[in-house]
Amino acid sequence: MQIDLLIKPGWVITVNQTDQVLKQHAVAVHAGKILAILPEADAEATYQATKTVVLPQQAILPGLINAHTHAAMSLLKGLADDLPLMAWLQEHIWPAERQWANQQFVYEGSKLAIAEMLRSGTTCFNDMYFFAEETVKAVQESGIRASLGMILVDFPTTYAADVDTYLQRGLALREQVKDDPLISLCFAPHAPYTVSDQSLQRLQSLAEAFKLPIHIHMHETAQEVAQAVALNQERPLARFERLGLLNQRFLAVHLTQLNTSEIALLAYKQVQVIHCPESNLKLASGFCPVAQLIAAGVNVALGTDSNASNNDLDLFGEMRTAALLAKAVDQDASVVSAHQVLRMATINGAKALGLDQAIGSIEIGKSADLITINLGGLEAQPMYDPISHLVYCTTREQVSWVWVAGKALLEERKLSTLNEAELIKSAQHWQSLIGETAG
Ligand SMILES: CSC[C@H]1O[C@@H](n2cnc3c(O)ncnc32)[C@H](O)[C@@H]1O
Ligand SMILES: [Zn+2]
Repeated sequence: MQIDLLIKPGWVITVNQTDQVLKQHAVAVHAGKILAILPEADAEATYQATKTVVLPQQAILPGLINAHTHAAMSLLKGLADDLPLMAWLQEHIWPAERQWANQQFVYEGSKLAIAEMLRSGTTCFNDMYFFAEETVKAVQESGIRASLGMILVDFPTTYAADVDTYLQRGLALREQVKDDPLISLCFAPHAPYTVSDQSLQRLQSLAEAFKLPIHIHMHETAQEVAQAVALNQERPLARFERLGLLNQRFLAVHLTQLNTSEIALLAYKQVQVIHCPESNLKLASGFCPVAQLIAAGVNVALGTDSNASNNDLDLFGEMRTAALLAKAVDQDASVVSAHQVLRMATINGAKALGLDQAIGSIEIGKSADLITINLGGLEAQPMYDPISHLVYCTTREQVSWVWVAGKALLEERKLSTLNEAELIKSAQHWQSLIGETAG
């Protein structure tokens, strides 16, 4: 049988239900999908491939899923460091966005971010930012997969003057991407402190009608929760429960402030939790109780947040930080294993986005969103458990090949759809503009 692609790695890290790791197996890809995972000898006997990629020193795994970011903010990387969330946001980031975040900024910033993500093994990202129609263009040119936010805040920005306009622009985005199999959508109200009950209720009925997820920053800091209690005598999660927003299609990002009854509520409502450990550490926001959430049966996925609060879009780094931080927070080395963290960055991200039938693991019939990691170097020797290595000892420079829906977007570390030199030039252009006014 003639097929498009046959990949012969040293290890297949399936991230299936039993976390199976296969040796001397090949992955057969046809029409963008995983057709078979079978012993190499059987693959050779069965398939005639248009392209064969032989990688005996490499592991293949499902593409990583960045479940929370603001791609275009890559152009603000390093603009304001060493600050807590509210000073960072209100005194630096929002003023910069008011001045600079236009269509061109979002298009070029998103492309820069996508290039970094692809080179770090990310094949799908969940975004929340202004002018998402420009992110669409960057996504489509690059070939990556994305879930894009239809954003909402209760104040005017350069993107929209009022709530009606935010919603209209969101619905226009829906029209723009309706035929694109690689783009899905979320409603993306920014945070409990920037969106009113009335707006949330409008979003809730739209999300229900279109069966789309709602993606929001939530309980990011102790100050956010204390302020809500001082103003309304209600914690944000309780408010969202009262409004009927908590369910399986609700994606709560951060959640560094949770008591035991809130953890039980999240489990009961099957809310999706997106953990962004490096952003939480850098902004000193607090610690998400990941081990308790997992123990309660909550699905926890992983996000980088933006390059302006991280300051990279590297899920390999994020996996390592997530595993180490959880152990430190609980003072228990046994919590949040490498296997659990790899699931957070793959299948759990897919579940959070409602895409787990299509992506998140190497299984027959799923989309061929695949990455390979070079484990042949000195730093990777010896290797008793490849999954341990992927979390505790791999850096993004080891990412070698990346495919999305069977299309090679990174070949031996070279981007095939994006021009690196152009991206560097564009980033430096923005740096000279933004840096001049930032002083
Ligand atoms: C409405 S577009 C997204 C909006 O979110 C801002 N942002 C980026 N990171 C964070 C964060 O960690 N907490 C809260 N808000 C954040 C971004 O600058 C945009 O204004
Ligand atoms: Zn964020």
